[in-house]
Order: sequence, then C-alpha cells, then structure tokens
Amino acid sequence: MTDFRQQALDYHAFPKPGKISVEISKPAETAKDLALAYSPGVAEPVREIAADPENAYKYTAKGNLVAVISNGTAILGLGNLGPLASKPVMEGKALLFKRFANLDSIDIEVKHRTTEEFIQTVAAIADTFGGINLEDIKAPECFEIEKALIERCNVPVFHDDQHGTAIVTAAGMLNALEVQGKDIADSRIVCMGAGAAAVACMELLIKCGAQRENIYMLDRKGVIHTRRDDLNEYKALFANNTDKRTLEDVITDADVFVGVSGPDVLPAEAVAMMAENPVIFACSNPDPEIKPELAHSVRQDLVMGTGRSDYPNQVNNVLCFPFIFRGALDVRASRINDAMKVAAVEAIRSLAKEPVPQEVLAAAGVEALEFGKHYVIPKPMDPRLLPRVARAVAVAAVESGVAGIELPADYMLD
Ligand SMILES: NC(=O)C1=CN([C@@H]2O[C@H](COP(=O)(O)OP(=O)(O)OC[C@H]3O[C@@H](n4cnc5c(N)ncnc54)[C@H](OP(=O)(O)O)[C@@H]3O)[C@@H](O)[C@H]2O)C=CC1
Ligand SMILES: CC(=O)C(=O)O
Ligand SMILES: [Mg+2]
Repeated sequence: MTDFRQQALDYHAFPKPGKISVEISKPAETAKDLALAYSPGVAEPVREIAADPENAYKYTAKGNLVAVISNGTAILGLGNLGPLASKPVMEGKALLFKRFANLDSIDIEVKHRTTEEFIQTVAAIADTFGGINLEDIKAPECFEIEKALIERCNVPVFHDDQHGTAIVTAAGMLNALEVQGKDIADSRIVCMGAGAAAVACMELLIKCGAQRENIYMLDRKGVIHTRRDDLNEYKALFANNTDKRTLEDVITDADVFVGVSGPDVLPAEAVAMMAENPVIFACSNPDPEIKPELAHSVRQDLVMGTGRSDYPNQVNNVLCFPFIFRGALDVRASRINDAMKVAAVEAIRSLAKEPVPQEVLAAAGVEALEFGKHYVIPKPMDPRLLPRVARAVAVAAVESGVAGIELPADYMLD
C-alpha cells in the first residue's frame, strides 16, 4: 500500500509535475507565422468575433474546450479540503476529457467567500469555454450553483457529481437488476449519502422507474424521514414516512444499496441482511462503502460495483462526462437536458450487452468479459463509448431543440 502511495506520488511528480499541458496547434516558427498568429493578423478574428460572438467557434479553441471548475468542498469522498487540494482531481478530469473524447480541458480552482461570489466568478469566464464541468462541489450549495449558472451561461453547465454519476449509476443499475431478475419498480433501494451524487442518482432512478416511496436515503444522522426537522429542501424530497431510523432497519430485505457517502459505512452484517440477489454499488472514492472482498465473503449472489478502476463493475462518472460533453459541444447545445441524459443512459447500458473487443480485454487485463454479475457496465477504455454516447447525446440535443447547429453528416457513425 505504501508502495502504491509512492507510485501515485511519483506518477504526479515526474518527469514533469502535473498531468496536463498546453500545446500550440498552428505554426509559430517564422516572422510570417507570428504576424498571422499575433500582431497584426490576430486583429482580423478579433473584429469578426466582436461583430458576431458565434465566430469564436470558428476562429478560437472555444468549441473544443471544457473548463473543469471546483471549489474543493467535496473532493471525491475526502471532504472539504479546499480549492488547491482539489487540483490533482481536476487535472485528472481534464486528462480524461482529452484521453477519451479528445476534448481540450483546463482545470480552474476557485477560492470564494460566498456562493454568489463563486457563481459570479464562473459566469464571468463562461464564454471562454464550449462547456463547463462543475466538479466536487458539496451539497446543498451545488444545487443552487448549478441552477444559477445554467440560467446565466450560454454554454452547457453540468455538475458531474450529480448528473454524470446519476447517468452511470442508472445505466449500471438497470443492467444489474436485469441480471438479478428484478424490476426496478418493485426494488427496495437504500441510498447511503444525501448529497450531490445521492440526490441526482435517486432522481434519475425514479425517472427510470423506481418508486420514491421504495427509496430510503440516509445521511450522517441516519434515515431521512418525515419527522426530521433538520432537512434541507433537497433531502426533504426523499423524506420517507417510516418508523425506520437506522441502516440496519432499512437494509433488511433491501434489493439495492447505492453508496455515495464515505468509506466503510456498510458493515458485512448489513450485507447479509439484504434480500436475495442484491445489488451493491459502493461508489465512494477512493475507498468504497464496503470493500468487495468483504461483501463477497458474506454472500455470493451479489452484483457488486465500486467507483474504482481495480475491481469489476466500475460505476464511475468517467463513463459519461467525456462523451456527453463531446456530443453536446459538437452540436453546440445550449444546455444538457433530460433527453440527452436519458440518451446517455441507454447508450452506456446497451453497450454492456455487446461482445467485448480484444483490445478492451487487454486493457482491462482480463481474458473474457460477458454481460452478467461481473460485467454490468462497459469499461472506460472501451473505444465504442465515444461514438455511441456522443452520437446518442447529439441526436437527443437536436431532437429536443437545444442544438445550435445541425447534426454533422455521418456524425460518429461507427
Ligand atoms: N463513483 C462515482 O462516479 C462518484 C462517486 N462519488 C462519491 O460519492 C461521495 C459523495 O460525493 P458528493 O455527493 O459529491 O458529496 P456531498 O458532500 O455533496 O455529499 C456527501 C453526502 O454523504 C453523506 N455522508 C458522508 N459521510 C457519511 C457517513 N459516514 N455516513 C452517512 N452519510 C455520510 C453526507 O451526509 P450529511 O448530509 O449528513 O453531511 C452527505 O449527504 C464521495 O465519496 C464521492 O467520491 C461522487 C460522485 C461520483
Ligand atoms: C468520481 C468522482 O467524481 C468523485 O468521486 O467525486
Ligand atoms: Mg467528483
């Protein structure tokens, strides 16, 4: 473990600190090149953009550029460690945007006093980018921030911990329940955590057929129920009219556990109390709500997922955010709406049922992958995710009327 810690630190430190860099995309060698790139040539696109802001897509990198913006208040499951400490995660998201969707991305960590100050800061720089990916901003502020920025910005604003997580969780959950022979409409769901990811995941599962009254959500104080007087408006949406108060109360006969809270909060004894053929998505990063080895030690009939790359069934928003932004930017969508999110769920979900190419098996370090308990969701390095998800999202944007341009001919047809 210490060895892995040192490997991770060395990976970030050498040969050059950090994980991203900026490269130039035009010749800049000769006096003529510089005259075009800078003075006097640069004045021409300036005038064009001043005359029509849409020309920024034609003459600058805007259309392929996503800002990853955080204030570091909910860094993975590590908590509120401040903006600067979030920088490795945000650089990591930028790396993933580039690696999986060839989107240029830059991380921006914002120090602020009030929520309004954060909103104003982001709104003021939004036009520079084709889209804004908000990351690791804690609840409940994240809800107000995202809503305000969607209203104020002309480019798509997407809080990844809410919607990226929800899309991937829904895709994996629908498949996991299918494998377990269960219907989401009848499934009893326990959600540990009541923040950004939890609220969005449960709202999307409801859109996918789950019954709100079958959901038991818990925060640090236990079950969220109608007689609590300390609930914010987002938790209140999940207040259950129940006498159940503890994890043990609600986990008995539960079909599903979704963990978007913190490490090691699901004991093995609780896993043993779940219904037959349960689904556990322990998504907290880097340490899940229960280690897969421990969960499997008490029962074999599980579908088990975590947020990590080193176990089967990685339920992680990396399966969504690069591809949903690719599709959204390619048709200049003004926002990422529900139709686009549902399209992403279906595209991710259906890919897991197809044969897996050899290159994906090799990258995953396994000999075989087949739809079933240990493979309910595609691997992030599956190259089919880009065309499938981006196309589904772009088509949905066009059909739902939020696209700024038509779908390019033959867009992402594989
Ligand atoms: N796999 C994935 O793709 C993703 C995973 N996550 C994970 O989900 C977790 C939450 O992230 P996010 O929603 O953004 O953060 P938030 O800060 O918005 O919410 C955290 C929530 O978890 C609850 N919580 C924290 N610790 C415990 C505990 N010990 N017992 C019960 N509840 C607890 C908090 O309770 P209270 O309200 O009482 O403070 C709060 O409701 C993180 O671990 C993160 O890594 C998030 C996004 C994506
Ligand atoms: C994966 C992710 O975004 C998180 O754990 O916060
Ligand atoms: Mg996150």
